[in-house]
Amino acid sequence: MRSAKDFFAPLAVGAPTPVTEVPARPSRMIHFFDPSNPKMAAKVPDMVGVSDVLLGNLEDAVVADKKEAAREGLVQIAKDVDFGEHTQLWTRINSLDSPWVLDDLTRLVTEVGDQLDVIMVPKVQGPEDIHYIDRILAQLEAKGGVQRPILVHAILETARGMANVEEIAGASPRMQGISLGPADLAADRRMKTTRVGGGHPGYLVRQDPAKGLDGAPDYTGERSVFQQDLWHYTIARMVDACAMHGIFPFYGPFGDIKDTVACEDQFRNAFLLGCVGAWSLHPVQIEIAKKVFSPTAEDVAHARRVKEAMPDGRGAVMIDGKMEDDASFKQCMVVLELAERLSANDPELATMYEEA
Ligand SMILES: CC(C)(COP(=O)(O)OP(=O)(O)OC[C@H]1O[C@@H](n2cnc3c(N)ncnc32)[C@H](O)[C@@H]1OP(=O)(O)O)[C@@H](O)C(=O)NCCC(=O)NCCSC(=O)C[C@H](O)C(=O)O
Ligand SMILES: [Mg+2]
Repeated sequence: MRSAKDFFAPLAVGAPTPVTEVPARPSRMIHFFDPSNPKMAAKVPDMVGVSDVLLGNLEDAVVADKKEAAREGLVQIAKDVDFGEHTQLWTRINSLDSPWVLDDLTRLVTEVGDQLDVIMVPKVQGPEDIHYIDRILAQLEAKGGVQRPILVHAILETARGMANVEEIAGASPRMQGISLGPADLAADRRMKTTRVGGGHPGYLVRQDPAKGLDGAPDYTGERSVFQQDLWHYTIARMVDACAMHGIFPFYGPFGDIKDTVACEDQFRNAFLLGCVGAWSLHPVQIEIAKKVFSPTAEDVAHARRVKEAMPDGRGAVMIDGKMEDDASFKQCMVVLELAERLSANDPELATMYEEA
C-alpha cells in the first residue's frame, strides 16, 4: 500500500501526473468492436457521437490468430478517426497472464497513448494486478511522451477479484471504474449457467402451496413463480466499492442480442442500483443503454420540484402526498447532476429535460 503522501505522484520519471478526481464523462454504453473485423472497423467513424465510449476489444471474442491484427487495427483507427469531444476511445487488453498483453500495452501506449482514454483490464484478481498496470503504464507513458494519464478500468470476473473488489477499486488514482464480467465470473464461481449475463429461468422463488379442503397443503395446485436476479449481490457490492472510492460501476455484457426487452431490464436494474453504464455488444444495444442510463423526464421533473421546494436541501416537505427531506433531496441532486451532464453533450436530451 502506498502512503497517502505519494499516492498521486507519477510512478515513472516523465510520466504525466495522475488525476486526483476521475472525470465524470458520459459513459452510458461501452460499445465493443473487434478492430480485426473489417466490417466492424469500418463502422467506427459513424459511431462517433452515437456511442459515449467506443472500445477496441483485443481480448476474448478475438481469436488467437487475429490478436496482432486487432492490435494493429486499433492503432490505425486511433490514428485515423477523430473521436471528438463527446466519444471516448477505450481498449480492452488481453489478460495479464496471456502472451499478448505486454505487446498490447507497449504498442498502444507508445503509439497512440494520447488518443486512449481508458484501458480495460480483464480478470483482475486483486490490487497487485492494478499496481503492475499502474507502473508499466507510467513507464510507457514516459517513453511515448503521453501528455495525460491513461485511466484504468477493471473487470470483475473471478471469485478472487470479487473478494478483493474494495482493494481493486482503491488501488490507484488511475482507477476509472469496474465492470461486472458475468460470463467469466460464472465460470470461475462454478455457477451452472451457460449464458453471457442476464437472468435464468431456473433461479426462482415459488409461491407456497395453497391449502386444500382438508387444510393440508395442496401440492398439485397452480403456484406463481418469480424469477430472481442472479447478479444482485455482485452488482450491489461492486457499486459500494466504486462509490467508496469515487470511481464508476458498470454492468457488463448481455449476450442475448435478440432479447432487447430482457437486456433493457438488466440494464435498468443496474442503473437503479447505481451503475452509470453497460457494455453494448451489437449496435442495437447502444440505443437501449442510452435510454436506460439517462434519467427519465419524469424523474428529472420531480427532482426539480423537490429542489424548488427545498432550496437549501434541509427540512421536510410534502409533494404529491409524499414526504421529501434532506435524504430524498440528495437523491434528486444525483438525478439532476446526471441529467445536466448528459444533456450538455446531447441536445435531444436537453430539449426533453427542458420540456419536462
Ligand atoms: C454478436 C455478434 C457476433 C453478432 O454479429 P452479426 O451476426 O454479424 O450481427 P448482425 O448480422 O446483426 O450485424 C449487423 C451489422 O452490424 C455489424 N455489427 C455487429 N456487431 C457490431 C459491433 N459490435 N460493432 C459494430 N458493428 C457491428 C455487423 O458487422 C453487420 O454489418 P453489415 O453486414 O455491414 O450490415 C457481433 O455483434 C459481435 O461480435 N459483437 C461483439 C462481441 C464481443 O465483443 N464480445 C466480447 C465482449 S463480452 C465478453 O467478453 C464476456 C465478458 O468478458 C464476461 O466475462 O462476461
Ligand atoms: Mg470475460
